Amino acid sequence: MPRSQPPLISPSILSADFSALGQAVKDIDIAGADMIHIDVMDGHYVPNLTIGPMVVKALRPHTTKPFDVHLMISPVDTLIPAFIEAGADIISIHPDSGPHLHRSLQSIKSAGKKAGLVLNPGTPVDVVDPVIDLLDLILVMSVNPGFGGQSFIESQVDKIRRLRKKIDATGRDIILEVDGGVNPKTAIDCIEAGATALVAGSAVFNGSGSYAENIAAIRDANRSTTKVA
Ligand SMILES: O=C(CO)[C@@H](O)[C@H](O)COP(=O)(O)O
Ligand SMILES: [Fe+2]
Repeated sequence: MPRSQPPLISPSILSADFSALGQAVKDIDIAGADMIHIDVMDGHYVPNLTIGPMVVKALRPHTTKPFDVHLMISPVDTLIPAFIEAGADIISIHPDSGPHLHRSLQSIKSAGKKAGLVLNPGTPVDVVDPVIDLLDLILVMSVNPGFGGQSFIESQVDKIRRLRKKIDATGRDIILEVDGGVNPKTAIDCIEAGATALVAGSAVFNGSGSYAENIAAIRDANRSTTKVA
């Protein structure tokens, strides 16, 4: 069942022009982004190296939209405070990126920030159970983490559905976000399965329309009007 509210759209700046990231953040803000997705990779947890807290801090004055920071770094604990200090609003971590998941999430919450847990395509849904009371967001990876521009892994749609049920059972408004290969076509299944936020890098920055049109096409994706050919 599609939900009554449209999903939040969180463009990933991994697909932006890295020589002009500040301008990219301003542009997607004006184009209607609800959040700014920042992919932090360490060349260790994932085979790619991107940006650190200094860049996040430099981008902070360019928008008032929430920074949705996806940490693909291990060990994660020692760097969480630096991203909080840099201006992150939501910090999402992978369950296998540190020795004590509950403690890591507590450190985010105790700083007054929103905490997210990321499930890779190979991560079972039950990983959320022992920590769901600490979660403001659950992020379903619909590609293996590390790179933008990969193809959406369809088997993750069932995982979104199963997480939707778990979230509904809590009675809390936990954001259910999907990340990887999201475009106006794949967004339809995500929305129908119960996603409430969608990350999109390539589809926003390299899509056929303006940033505003590309964001709107994902947000408004539905089976009757979106071209799926
Ligand atoms: O976390 C990641 C990749 O590890 C993502 O946030 C990607 O950056 C999304 O890019 P597209 O798949 O939308 O191009
Ligand atoms: Fe991401």
